[in-house]
Amino acid sequence: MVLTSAGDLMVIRPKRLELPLWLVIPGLLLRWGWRAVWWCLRHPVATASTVFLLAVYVDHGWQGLVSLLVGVAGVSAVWRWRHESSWWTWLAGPLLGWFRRVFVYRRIWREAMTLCRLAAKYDHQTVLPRLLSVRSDPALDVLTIRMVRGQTPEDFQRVTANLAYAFGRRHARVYSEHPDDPPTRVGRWAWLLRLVDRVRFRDRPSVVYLVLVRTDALRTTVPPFEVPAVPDFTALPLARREDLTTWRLHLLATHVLVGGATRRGKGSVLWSLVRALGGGVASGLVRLWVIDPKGGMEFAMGRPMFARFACKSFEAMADLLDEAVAVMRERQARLAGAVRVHTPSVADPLVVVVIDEMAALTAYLQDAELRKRIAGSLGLLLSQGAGVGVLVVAALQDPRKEVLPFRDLFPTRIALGLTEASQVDMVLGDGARNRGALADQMPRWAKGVGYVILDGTPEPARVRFSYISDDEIRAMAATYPAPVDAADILAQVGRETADEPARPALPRQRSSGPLLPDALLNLLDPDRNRDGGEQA
Ligand SMILES: Nc1ncnc2c1ncn2[C@@H]1O[C@H](COP(=O)(O)OP(=O)(O)OP(=O)(O)O)[C@@H](O)[C@H]1O
Repeated sequence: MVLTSAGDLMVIRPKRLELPLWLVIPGLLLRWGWRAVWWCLRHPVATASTVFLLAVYVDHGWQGLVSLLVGVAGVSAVWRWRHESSWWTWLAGPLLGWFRRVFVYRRIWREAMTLCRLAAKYDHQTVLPRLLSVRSDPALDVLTIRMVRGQTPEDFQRVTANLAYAFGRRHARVYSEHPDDPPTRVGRWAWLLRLVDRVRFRDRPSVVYLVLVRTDALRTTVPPFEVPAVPDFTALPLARREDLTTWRLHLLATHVLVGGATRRGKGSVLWSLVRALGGGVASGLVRLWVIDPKGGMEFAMGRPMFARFACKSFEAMADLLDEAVAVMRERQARLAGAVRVHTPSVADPLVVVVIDEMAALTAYLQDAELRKRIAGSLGLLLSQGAGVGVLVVAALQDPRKEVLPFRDLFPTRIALGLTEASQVDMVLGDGARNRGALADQMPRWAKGVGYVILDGTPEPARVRFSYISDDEIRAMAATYPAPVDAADILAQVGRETADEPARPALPRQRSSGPLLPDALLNLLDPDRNRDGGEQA
């Protein structure tokens, strides 16, 4: 130990142990060798590929390597041409993911985690979340991250935007569970693939998934989807998702609320829905009852598709809603005891009441009597209509409770661009903005882009609705008009209701005594026990 004096300070430096050179060099070689072996064990695919390429080079020289590469590229091109989705899943996705993990994310991982406040201190050491794997597809990178002990997915969700920008992206989302559903397996090897899926999609509470949007698939306008001849009410194609798949709306037995500031594309959501229902409108499986308080500006063009249409008089709009309630009541009386959820058929079609700018009916209407009447019918439809196939799909700009008192009665919500951060949670539900639905930060180009909550996951997904041009609407109205008797659904209201079933009388016991406690009865009637009191 060496002691030196620096002014008043005493500096104590331990004496350094000096090893001879003949011991240092083999020691270093041993250490590096062990590290190389450990790396090979941890990366068996990369090791095996390198060994294989070396073997080809040793046996066949450069020509062998080039022929091999050309062969692999050819097979890959044919694979992509014949079946692009499996090519992405099994070849391009893992390769690109590996490449981006090594050359993009690992390079700046420590810096990004520290600056996004996700690094923790333990035992005088910095502990970082661990990047386990990266999977890429044409649009997204999905990073699987092991959290530091003591962290929760909310810690990551709070800094979602910071993470996106830290990795040079505009959009990111954090999922606490695997962001994809396990695929449906069919065929001979389905049992084996299902077993593999059970491992791949197992619940991993110590892991979060960070999805970074590499190529924003929603930047370009989405063309209209094919109109299904028979609409599947549990999966209506309305929008494109960030991973280029189609977002499908589950409409059966639900009401839908679309919130969005002015000129953000609420019309495209409603028209995408009308289009998806087109086949059903023409075949009589669906009846569209449309209310357009803007005097027909939005919907008049599609008039032939609508069984009922009210756009000028608020009286007529209130009548339309009252009639929807009458249809609902008739169905309730007829179906009670037979089924619990109505199944649409041509005889008993699905009635979809589409309301553009709902606030005009619930808040801005000056006639207080009429407003009350409308509120009464809407409340009834929203609380009881879904199960009997009378659904409400409504759009509005301002989601405050004063404007729309029955906001909570809409099970399905869609948020397009909004003006204030607080409105996001009002439309999508508490905490949605924290979980990544930044609907108040939508850029100007993002018309028809919105956030939806997917079935089964609390995290919102970003989608862009198809854009239906005026020409497209005219063509649709000509191709899928409602049947001539479409407005006649109310004729059904006179149908007989089921008879009351005969019930056996319940054997009733004679009342054995008063229902109030004795102490209270005595207080009320002090003479109570005087003559007929307890028998000895
Ligand atoms: N899905 C979309 N894709 C591309 N552009 C769109 C989309 N939806 C709307 N737009 C564009 O945005 C403009 C406004 O759309 P739209 O009228 O549907 O908005 P809105 O929210 O219904 O407006 P308002 O509040 O006036 O009812 C349209 O003229 C159209 O050019």
